[in-house]
Amino acid sequence: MKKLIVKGGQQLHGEVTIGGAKNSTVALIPAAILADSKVRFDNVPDILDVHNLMLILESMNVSSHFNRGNLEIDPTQIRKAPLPGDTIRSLRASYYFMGALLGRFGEAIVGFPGGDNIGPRPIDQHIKGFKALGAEVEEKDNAVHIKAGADGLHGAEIFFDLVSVGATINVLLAAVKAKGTTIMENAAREPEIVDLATFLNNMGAHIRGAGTDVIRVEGVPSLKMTNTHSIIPDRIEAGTYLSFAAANGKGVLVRNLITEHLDPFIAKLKEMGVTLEINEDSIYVPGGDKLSPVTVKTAPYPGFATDLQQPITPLLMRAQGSSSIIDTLYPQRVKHIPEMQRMGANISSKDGVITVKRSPNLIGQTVEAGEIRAGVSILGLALMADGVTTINRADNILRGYERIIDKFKGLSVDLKIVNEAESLHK
Ligand SMILES: CC(=O)N[C@H]1[C@@H](OP(=O)(O)OP(=O)(O)OC[C@H]2O[C@@H](n3ccc(=O)[nH]c3=O)[C@H](O)[C@@H]2O)O[C@H](CO)[C@@H](O)[C@@H]1O
Ligand SMILES: C=C(OP(=O)(O)O)C(=O)O
Repeated sequence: MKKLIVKGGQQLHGEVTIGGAKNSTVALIPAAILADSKVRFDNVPDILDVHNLMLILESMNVSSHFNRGNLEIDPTQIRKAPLPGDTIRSLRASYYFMGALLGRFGEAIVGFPGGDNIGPRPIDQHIKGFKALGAEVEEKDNAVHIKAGADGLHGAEIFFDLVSVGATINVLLAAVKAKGTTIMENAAREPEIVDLATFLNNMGAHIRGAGTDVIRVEGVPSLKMTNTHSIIPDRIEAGTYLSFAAANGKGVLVRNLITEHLDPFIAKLKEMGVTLEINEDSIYVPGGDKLSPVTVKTAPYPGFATDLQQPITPLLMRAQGSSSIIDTLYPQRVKHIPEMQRMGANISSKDGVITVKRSPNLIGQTVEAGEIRAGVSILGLALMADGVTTINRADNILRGYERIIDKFKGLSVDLKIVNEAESLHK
C-alpha cells in the first residue's frame, strides 16, 4: 500500500491533459477477449485497474502489452482457466469477464468482484440478463457460475428493473455473439457504453441505440479488429481537476475533454458562479470566483455523476453558505466525511443528505483514502489545508487516476507517493 504526502497551501496553476476513461477501459479490456484477432487501443490510462485486468488476461493465456497509452491484446490463444481471486477482488470491473467469457465460451466462473466500497453493490440485474439469454446461473464457493444451454445463448428482451451501467455492459458483452436479437430496455446511457458499442461495432458487431435507453443487438458469429480504438477522455478525471481548479486555482487549463459529457457538472459549476472558458476540447478556469452554495443530486447519465459528488466537495467548502448533496445511487458513499472532519472541514451526513459548509480552517492530518473518489477529494482538500496531509491507502486513488505526480506537477503542485518501505515512487 502507498501513502500520498500532500503539502498544504498549494494553489493549482498550469495545464493538465485528461487521460482515457477508466470506466470505458475497464469494459473494453474484457471485451477484447470476444475478438478473433489482436486488439489495439490508444489513450489507455495508466491506472492500477488496467494493470490488474492485464493480470487477469494473462491467467487465460491472453498476452497484452501496454506502452505509453497504447495497449495491444492478443486473445487468439485464450484458454479456459480459473481466474486469480485476489486480482478479481481488486476491482469492480472484473465482473465484465462474466459477460465476456459467456460470449466467448458459453460459460464463465468469476469470483465476486471488489471495487469501491461505496455501499451495497448487488449484481441481480446482470444475472437477470444472463438468465434471459438462456444461461443457468449459480452462486457457489464465493463465485458466480454461469453456463449457456446446449444450443448456446439466444437473443431475448430484457427490461432492467433499474438503470445499471454494469448490467447494461455485461449483458451487451454476452449478447453480442448470441444467436438472434437482444433488446435491452431501461438501459444505462453513459458515454462509456457508447464507447464500448463503437469498439464492438467496428469489429463487426451489430449494436444500435447505445446512448439511449433501448439497445438492440443482432448477434454476429465473429468479431475482428482492423483498426485501433481510441478511448474517450475520462469525464470524472476531468471533473475532478475542474473542481480543484475552481476551488483552489489561479489559472488552470484542462485539456482533452468532451464538454458534452460534463454538461450536468458544468451546469452545477456555473450555478455556483464559477467562471469557465469553454473551448472545443478544453476548459480554462481562471479561479478566484465568489461562490454560491448549491444542491447536488446524483442520477444516472445524463444526470450529475455519483463519481463526482465527492470531488466537488472541496469546491463546495469555498461557497458562501450551506450546500447539500443527495447521492441517490450510493447513499452510503460517505467514506470521505470522517477524514475531512478530522481535517477541520465543515461536513456532515444525516438521513441520506450530506451537508457541506464553508470550511476556511483546514489542517493537514494523517487520513485514509477509503475508496477512489473519497481519496481524491481528500487530496483536493489537503492542498487547501495548513500543514502536511498523509493519505494512507493511496492505491485506491491510483486505481483510477493516472500519473498524478506528473499531472499535478504540470499544475505547479508537488505531491509525493511513498510506499510502506518509505521509498519514493515515481
Ligand atoms: C466500472 C464502472 O463503470 N463503475 C461505475 C459503474 O458502477 P456499477 O456498474 O457497479 O454501477 P451501476 O450503474 O450498476 O449501479 C447503479 C445502482 O444500481 C444498483 N444496482 C446495480 C446493479 C444491479 O444488478 N443491481 C442494483 O441494484 C447499484 O447498487 C446502484 O445503486 O456505475 C456507477 C454509477 O454510475 C459508478 O459509480 C461506477 O464508477
Ligand atoms: C465507483 C467507482 O469505481 P468502481 O466501480 O470501479 O469501483 C468510481 O470510479 O468512482
